[in-house]
Amino acid sequence: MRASLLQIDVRPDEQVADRRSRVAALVREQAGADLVVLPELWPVGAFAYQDFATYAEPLDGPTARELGAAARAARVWLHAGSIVERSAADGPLYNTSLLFAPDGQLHRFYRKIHRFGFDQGEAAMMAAGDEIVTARLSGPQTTIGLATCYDLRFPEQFRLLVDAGAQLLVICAGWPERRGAHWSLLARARAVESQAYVLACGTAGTHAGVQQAGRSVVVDPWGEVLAEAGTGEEVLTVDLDPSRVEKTRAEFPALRDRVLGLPKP
Ligand SMILES: NC(=O)CCC(=O)C(=O)O
Repeated sequence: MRASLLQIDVRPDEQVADRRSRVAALVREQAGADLVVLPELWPVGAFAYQDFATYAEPLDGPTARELGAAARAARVWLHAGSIVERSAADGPLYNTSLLFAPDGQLHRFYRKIHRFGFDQGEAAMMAAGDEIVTARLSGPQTTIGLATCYDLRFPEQFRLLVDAGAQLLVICAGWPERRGAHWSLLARARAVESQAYVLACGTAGTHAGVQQAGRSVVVDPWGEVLAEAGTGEEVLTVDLDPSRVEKTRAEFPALRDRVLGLPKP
């Protein structure tokens, strides 16, 4: 299975519509991959709070239309990162990630559960999602579990994803450079404890005065880093073997030894 993580530079001097077209073209260039992943809130910028309301869009808005078409053109599963979703005319905003099937149809969406900002920024402006989301990918025959940025700090969410069958944990993010060491460490921790692949895709550049860490990373179920991006815009392509997840879980059955917090039989 081939995955490509597109670490997008969210440049403040680029119009949202221009970035959308540029990113859609980049997705179309990934034909041959099975799964393409984009970062969190790349159309507007994860820290550009002042622009959230202006660029909020529904699930069938401009980002979904343009990126769905790109997924169809490239015939890839596309985790299109997240958008600022406005669910209804006067409804709340959500930080919502979109998963498109290779036919370009929206297959699943995930509303970020843990909002960042400690009662400010995203945490004040957006409503929280409350559903764990997984999706079975035809073709690679594997199940992905979705999470967004700050979610990475909450291992209980990843336990629930594992219990729901996730073998690849796909995390879109806009993670600041200031806490870059946490990003790398937590991505590996989530892979080791979940005995799953982690595909964590962040943004590059600086927007709203917040320098982004970049360093998108793919970690295998044993915790080895298979590929890691630098800090600039980059396409990180990696070949994975999804069958390694069940092999790792069978050979070192730590998940089987769980005692606390197990799902009810
Ligand atoms: N956009 C985010 O969720 C940022 C998270 C973050 O900066 C952190 O967890 O640290």
